Amino acid sequence: MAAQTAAPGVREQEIAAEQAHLDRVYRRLEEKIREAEFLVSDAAKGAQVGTPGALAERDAQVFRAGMHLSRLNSEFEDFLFGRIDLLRGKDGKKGPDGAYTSVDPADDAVGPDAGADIAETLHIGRIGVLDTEYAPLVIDWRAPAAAPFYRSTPVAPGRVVRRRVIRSRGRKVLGVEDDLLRPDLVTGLPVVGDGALMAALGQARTHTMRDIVASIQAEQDTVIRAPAASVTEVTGGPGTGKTAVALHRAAYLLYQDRRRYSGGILCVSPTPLLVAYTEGVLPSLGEEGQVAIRALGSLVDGVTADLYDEPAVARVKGSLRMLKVLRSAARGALDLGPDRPARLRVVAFGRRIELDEEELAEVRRQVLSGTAPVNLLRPRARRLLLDALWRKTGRRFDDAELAVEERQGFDEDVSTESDFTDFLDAWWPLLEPRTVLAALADDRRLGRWARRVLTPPEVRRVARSLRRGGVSVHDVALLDELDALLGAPPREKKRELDPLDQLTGLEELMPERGESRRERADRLARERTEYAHVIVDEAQDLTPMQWRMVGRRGRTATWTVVGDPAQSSWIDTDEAARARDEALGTRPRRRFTLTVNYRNPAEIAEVASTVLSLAMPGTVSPRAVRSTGILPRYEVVGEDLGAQVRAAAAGLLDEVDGTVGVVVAMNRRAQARTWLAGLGERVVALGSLEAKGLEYDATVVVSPAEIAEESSAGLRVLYVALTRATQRLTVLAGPRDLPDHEGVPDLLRRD
Ligand SMILES: Nc1ncnc2c1ncn2[C@@H]1O[C@H](COP(=O)(O)OP(=O)(O)OP(=O)(O)O)[C@@H](O)[C@H]1O
Repeated sequence: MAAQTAAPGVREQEIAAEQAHLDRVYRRLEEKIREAEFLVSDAAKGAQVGTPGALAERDAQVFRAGMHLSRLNSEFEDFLFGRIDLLRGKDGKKGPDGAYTSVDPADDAVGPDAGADIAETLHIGRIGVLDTEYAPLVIDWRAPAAAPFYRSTPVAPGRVVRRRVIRSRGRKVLGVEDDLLRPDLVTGLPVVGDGALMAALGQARTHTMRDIVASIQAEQDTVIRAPAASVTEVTGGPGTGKTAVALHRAAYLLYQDRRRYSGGILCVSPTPLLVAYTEGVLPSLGEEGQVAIRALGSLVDGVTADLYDEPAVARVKGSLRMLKVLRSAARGALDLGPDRPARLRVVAFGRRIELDEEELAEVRRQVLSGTAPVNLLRPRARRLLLDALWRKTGRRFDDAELAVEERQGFDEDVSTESDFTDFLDAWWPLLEPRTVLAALADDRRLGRWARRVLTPPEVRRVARSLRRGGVSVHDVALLDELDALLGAPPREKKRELDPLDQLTGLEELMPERGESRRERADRLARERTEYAHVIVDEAQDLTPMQWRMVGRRGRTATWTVVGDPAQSSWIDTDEAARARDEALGTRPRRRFTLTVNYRNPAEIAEVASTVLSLAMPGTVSPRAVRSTGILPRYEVVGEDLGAQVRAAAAGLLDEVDGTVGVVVAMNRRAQARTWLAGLGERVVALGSLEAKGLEYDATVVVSPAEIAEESSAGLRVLYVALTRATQRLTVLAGPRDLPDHEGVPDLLRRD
């Protein structure tokens, strides 16, 4: 892109000009904070008086002011980060943000001698700010007027002559970086270059992800602003910004239609580590509260999965075959109780009436002939039992009215008898998902429920995994399926939630509730079972059973699904694709591909692409956007693997300012933690499956062959492991790696 070196002193002048603008913005923000505080306290004074209409209006006003205050008070880093200088547009219409709406320049915007005037200058920031005359001081990055900041290119500049990225900290402007999109014009605009994107990419990483709002690239912007309707599917290799784009899209959707998305946005992540890593991005964009970021293992209320199943078990638990097993289990579990009654005896019309085992079995068959959830069939069970008992009385009435009356009396008498109610509780107990799942831990029982579905070795493995205590990530999808199969037992009805109550901003006004912003967001997320929009990150990893679980949370939602098939750790990708189709339904889909790798330097991307060609032959690697000149380092492991890993990690900690990730095969996780003990917080040990989505300044990948051999998706998991570093990579080769004389493992050699 065209950039020119500015004359001496110009850079300082330009920074000073931006500083003056930023000062103006902060003065205006302070005024607005004072206005909003006044509004809130004024409204609070009149809290108890007024007609219902006036009260509703006041609530809305307080809500708006509260939301505003919350945003204004947010500590934004780089509050103002962009500027575009534009030609006059085709028409003179202005949008609600005070900016001209025309995308194309007016026919006469450029004179015959290529001279042109700048008709409009827009500053882009995290939220929009108008001056007292309603002219835009800052345009919200999500507003239509901000789109050209991200979209314009020298080939299709539209009205943009110069795009500027402004770097600031707190209230101080530190630097500017310009792209001249119309170098052919004579406008007198100076151009200053600091390399803002490259500076951002080279920055040391911490354990939390940063937003990319100042440097969103055109192909990413198209996805972020794609219309919300239906399903947006995004694929792209490692480091192409899929996670970043998905989160910015959540913020964009809220900006576009806050009312609609007050129904909640759910963002599903594969691991708690990735949740922790990405959690800060939305607050930094001024959004939180309506977006629940949850790990697949935490989607079911009250359950947190902290175990991973071995691949053979995961493969069974994730497959749709489990659905059949769970259907049998949900019904079979009615007989789990220790005192399952063999007969029902009641007294009616002065004599004893009884249903024996066979008759009861027949009633049970009839009840279960419906497809309704088992717990919800209990009233039907009660009714059919009464029918069967009534038949046993042998009573017949010619008079229909009398018959009805007699029968009603009978039902009332019998169904309130403790013999009957105790029987019903034992014979049709209310079942909890956890009880039923625990019942699968018994080999014989599971064998019965899984007949002709699982093989005997599969039954043994699954049952064993359920006996070890604790819940695995894959168990969570089973629990959710059981919840749907069993149906929630009737609960006390929750207080109807006021929709205004669910919107961010009000909490600042209601401190007496004693609930922090985070606690409130968590509570709302728990109370919600369905969402208005569902974002699935690392979608390639969802098992069919997990797709069903996620699908239930977005039955009427619109979706954003991001992933990379080449990074899939799931084996039966066809079955998963079918389950995904079912979850997403027949809604039309818009597909996008991201092509540029912003994470890995070319030297590391090159090694990863060798593995990619083995893992998914024919797949194109994303193009690495930068190069560091530092090649990956290879070492052959000697006697003491632990000491060598520790030394490699310690060496990297000296070389980088930020984080170091040590990736090992899953069965070495615990071991690896002990190797790294005492090296400090900048370094973490990760099982291969936990590395998903994360990034570090430097990584140590321990024995590629061990990782690749973990499962039949192992090569793809290795590809993930090799693409985590932003600066340096060290690979340790064990005996299984068959290293060459330079220590390069067999799998990483480009022959
Ligand atoms: N436009 C951008 N400007 C600055 N940084 C960017 C940009 N796009 C992506 N990045 C950075 O690149 C890194 C990779 O982004 P992200 O994690 O979203 O990629 P991904 O496609 O989800 O990767 P993976 O498939 O490996 O999980 C992050 O550090 C992100 O901040």
